[in-house]
Amino acid sequence: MEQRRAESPIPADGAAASKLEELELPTLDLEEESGLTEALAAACRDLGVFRLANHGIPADLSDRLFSLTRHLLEEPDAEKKAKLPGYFSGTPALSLRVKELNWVEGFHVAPAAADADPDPTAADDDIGGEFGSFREVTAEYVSRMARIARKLFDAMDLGLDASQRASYLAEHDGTFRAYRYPACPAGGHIGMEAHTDSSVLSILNQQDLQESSLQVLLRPQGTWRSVQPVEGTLVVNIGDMMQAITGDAYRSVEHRVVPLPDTDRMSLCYFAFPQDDAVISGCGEDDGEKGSCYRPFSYREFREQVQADIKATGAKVGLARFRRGASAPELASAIGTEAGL
Ligand SMILES: O=C(O)CCC(=O)C(=O)O
Ligand SMILES: [Fe+2]
Repeated sequence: MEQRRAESPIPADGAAASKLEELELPTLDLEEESGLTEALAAACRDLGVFRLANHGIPADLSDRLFSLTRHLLEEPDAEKKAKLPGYFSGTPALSLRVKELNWVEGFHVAPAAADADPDPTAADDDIGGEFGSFREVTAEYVSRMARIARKLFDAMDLGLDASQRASYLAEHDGTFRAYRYPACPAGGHIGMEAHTDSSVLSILNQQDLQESSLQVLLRPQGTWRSVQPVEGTLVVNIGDMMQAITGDAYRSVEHRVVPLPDTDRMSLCYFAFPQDDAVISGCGEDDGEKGSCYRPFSYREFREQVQADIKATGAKVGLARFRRGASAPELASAIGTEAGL
């Protein structure tokens, strides 16, 4: 990624990621059949983010994907843009206009693209070959991530019926992104603006570094904490769709990425989504006569609303748009939440 003028000042409270207090996260064991449901309920209700151990992703699969991503991103910008489908730089998603230019580049692998046949128009040279390997390894990684997301979702035991369990988390609709946040010695950039994910669950594999780049906003204190990578574990966070499904019992987590001064940092992110036409009607405690705190909406409707809001205002409004009886001032104050997937 070519260096650019500082266009995106880091918020004052995040100026030095390393100086932020570290967030202590619970570590859940995916193999721990008894007690997983309770542990998930506690972690999701409390922070909405946790570490996952014994997740079954072989270390060499992650290493391979990190290394292929790194090699591909070392290519000159013009080559990456011309030859590598899904490559983006400067924002988390090509399709979304965000308020600030994020200090990040990477690959976006849309649902189904991960296991699609290779693109016949793809470059048939060294880069094309390496990209083919990246796609193959990504397909393997994504299918394992989909299984983890399914296992977690089912273990959550949210009181859903079989059809809701199937449509609220669609194994074939997961999205994958591999990111590189270049070192930013002079400061002045944010790697990814503060946002909540639109997903049901997001599963993050952080490069194992001494310093932390990922930050989570603590509720209700409103203070940022850093999330240190821990070797062999993944970080799972709740997204907006889980918040809607549970009627606010589990809330999506606001987070951001601040680039490191001396070293670049990579991450592999998997986002589990509902089926596009799945109507989220919630299972919140106030379900029943009054209904959930959100009006029923399909994931497609949510996704299109997010994109329309970002296009119109540069910001994601998100769930506030779907909350029953949200007043105009509540909606106005929600406009200001930053863009995210
Ligand atoms: O790279 C990371 O650590 C987080 C990325 C992220 O929050 C996202 O893609 O939504
Ligand atoms: Fe995110």
